[in-house]
Amino acid sequence: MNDEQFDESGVVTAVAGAEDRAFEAALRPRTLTELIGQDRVREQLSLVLDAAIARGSTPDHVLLSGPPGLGKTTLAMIIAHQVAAPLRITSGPAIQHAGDLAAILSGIGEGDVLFIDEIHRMSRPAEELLYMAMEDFRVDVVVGKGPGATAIPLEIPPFTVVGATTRAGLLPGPLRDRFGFTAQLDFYDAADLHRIVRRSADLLALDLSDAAGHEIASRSRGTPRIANRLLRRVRDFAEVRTGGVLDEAAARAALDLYEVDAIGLDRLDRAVLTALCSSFGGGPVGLSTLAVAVGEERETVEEVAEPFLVRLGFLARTPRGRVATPAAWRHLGMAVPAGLDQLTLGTDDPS
Ligand SMILES: Nc1ncnc2c1ncn2[C@@H]1O[C@H](COP(=O)(O)OP(=O)(O)OP(=O)(O)O)[C@@H](O)[C@H]1O
Repeated sequence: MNDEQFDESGVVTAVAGAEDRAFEAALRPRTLTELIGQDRVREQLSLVLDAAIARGSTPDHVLLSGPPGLGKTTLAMIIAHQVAAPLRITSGPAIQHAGDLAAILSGIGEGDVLFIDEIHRMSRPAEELLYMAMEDFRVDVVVGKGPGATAIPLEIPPFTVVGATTRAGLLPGPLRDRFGFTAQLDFYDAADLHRIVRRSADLLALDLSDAAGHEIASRSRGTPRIANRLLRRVRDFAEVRTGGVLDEAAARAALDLYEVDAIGLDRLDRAVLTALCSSFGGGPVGLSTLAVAVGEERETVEEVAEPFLVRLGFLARTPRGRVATPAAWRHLGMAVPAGLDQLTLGTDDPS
């Protein structure tokens, strides 16, 4: 996720490194037509927006969920662009008190799109205020404490909330229910990622061979942000080592240098699998223990590494903890323990 800076009203601007920012801004699709992949989400969202535009009303609130880097921020920007409305950006961790949200809501104009990244990390009181605002376009702001407290009504013009979360399951039901349209973004397949890499290379006027584009796409963990980042590393490598030639050999050498393996696993992915197999005999092991073993936050392992490992069929979340599958052992080049092939891994349980 990007680093963020907050102004005094809690509105944030995402600020990754300066190079990152310039790069992402240049490559971000601006309309649904420019967006590659996620066909179903694109079609559904396009209907929601076109219908709202035809009626002359603000679009329904939209909830976007999925792992980092799949395009949630991009979609929020596209929504604002398509309905020609100003976009205001904030984030759950910046809204720790109901008053933080009230300050933001008091500055909302008619038709504005309010993007709340990591919406599952807002405080409970702020969540309650938000769902009232989403439903009634009006909230009561409580001023003061105890018997002297008074509620001041705040009318808010119709606006659209776009919430983004890596964990839709963490949102309380009443808040989730206020979103008229919910989209679950999925990892991109290699063909779509290849198109994204090709588009980025064209925008940057890079002479990238098709095979190099394919190599980058297949090592991008199904994630456009990673595809663009790897493209940047391959470009660096080509500029310094190959006299600017961006072919398959350059892509392979650059990606090997940056320790991205042939199927896109990065250092954290491999650390999780290695700890699971080498230190815990393949599991089951609890998420917190696994996180300590790889020296990472529990949330990072759960939200960044695990979804892709589960998607590849390398890791299973079972009621008793995380378990490495036979495919994980094989990928690490380790012998699959006897009997594991027959093991029933049980049901998905993220606890
Ligand atoms: N469908 C797509 N087509 C082309 N480029 C894309 C697409 N989706 C995302 N990108 C590119 O990937 C980068 C990351 O996208 P974005 O910031 O929207 O991800 P995100 O899901 O909001 O991530 P986070 O959860 O970390 O905020 C952007 O720079 C954008 O250019």
